[in-house]
Amino acid sequence: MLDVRDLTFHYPGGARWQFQFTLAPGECLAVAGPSGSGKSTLMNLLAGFLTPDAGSIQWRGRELVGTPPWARPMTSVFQEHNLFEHLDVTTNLGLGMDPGLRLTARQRQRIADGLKALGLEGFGQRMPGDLSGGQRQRVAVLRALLRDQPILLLDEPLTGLDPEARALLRDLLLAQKAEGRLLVLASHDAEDRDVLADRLLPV
Ligand SMILES: Nc1ncnc2c1ncn2[C@@H]1O[C@H](COP(=O)(O)OP(=O)(O)OP(=O)(O)O)[C@@H](O)[C@H]1O
Repeated sequence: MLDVRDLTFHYPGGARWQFQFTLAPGECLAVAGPSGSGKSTLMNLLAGFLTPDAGSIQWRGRELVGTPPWARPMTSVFQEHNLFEHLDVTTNLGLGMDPGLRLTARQRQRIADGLKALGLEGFGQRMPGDLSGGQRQRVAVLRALLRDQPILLLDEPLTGLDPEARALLRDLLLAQKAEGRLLVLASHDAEDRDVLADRLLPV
C-alpha cells in the first residue's frame, strides 16, 4: 500500500498544496487538473525530486520522505524523456536494468520482447536522435517498465502518440496493473484516465 498523508508543499512565494491518497497494488490513480494545477509537482514529490514541507509518503509502512530518489521503490516517465543521446536504444534500456550493463541472457530477451511488443523490433541499435518523438516516448516507457519497480509514476506518458502507439502503450500499462504494480498517472486525456484509472485525484 502506498499511503500519502497530509503531504504539503509550496514553491517560495507560490501556491500551497496538500495531497492525500492511498493506493493498493494493481490500482491506478489519475491525477487530473488544468495546466499549472500541480500534477508534475506531486509527481516530483513522490519521486523525491522535491522535498515536502510536511507530511508522509509511506510504502508498506516504510517512510519514503528523506529517502533519495534512486532508493525509492518507483520509477518515473516524465515529460522530458531523458534518454542518453549518445547511447543506442538497447543500451538505454539495459542501463535501467543494470547500471553496469552486465545483462543476463534473460534480460536481453526481455529487452527484445519489449521492443517487439511496442512495435520497435529492429530498433535496438538506433540512436535516440534517429527516432520519432513517439518512438522515443515508447522507449522511455519501456525503460521504466523493465526496471521492475512496484510503483510507476507516469507524467503524460501517452501524450502526442498516434492512435496505434497509444493503444499499444495503454495495453502495456493495463498489463502492469494486472501484475500488481501501482500507477500514478498525470494525464490531460479523459479517455486515458477512463481506460487506466481506478480513482481520480483532482488537483
Ligand atoms: N520551480 C518552481 N518554482 C516556482 N513555481 C513553480 C516551479 N515549478 C512549477 N511552479 C509553479 O507551480 C504550479 C504547478 O506547476 P506544475 O508543473 O506542477 O503543474 P502541472 O499541473 O503539472 O501543469 P502542466 O499540466 O502544464 O504540466 C505552476 O503554477 C507553476 O508555474
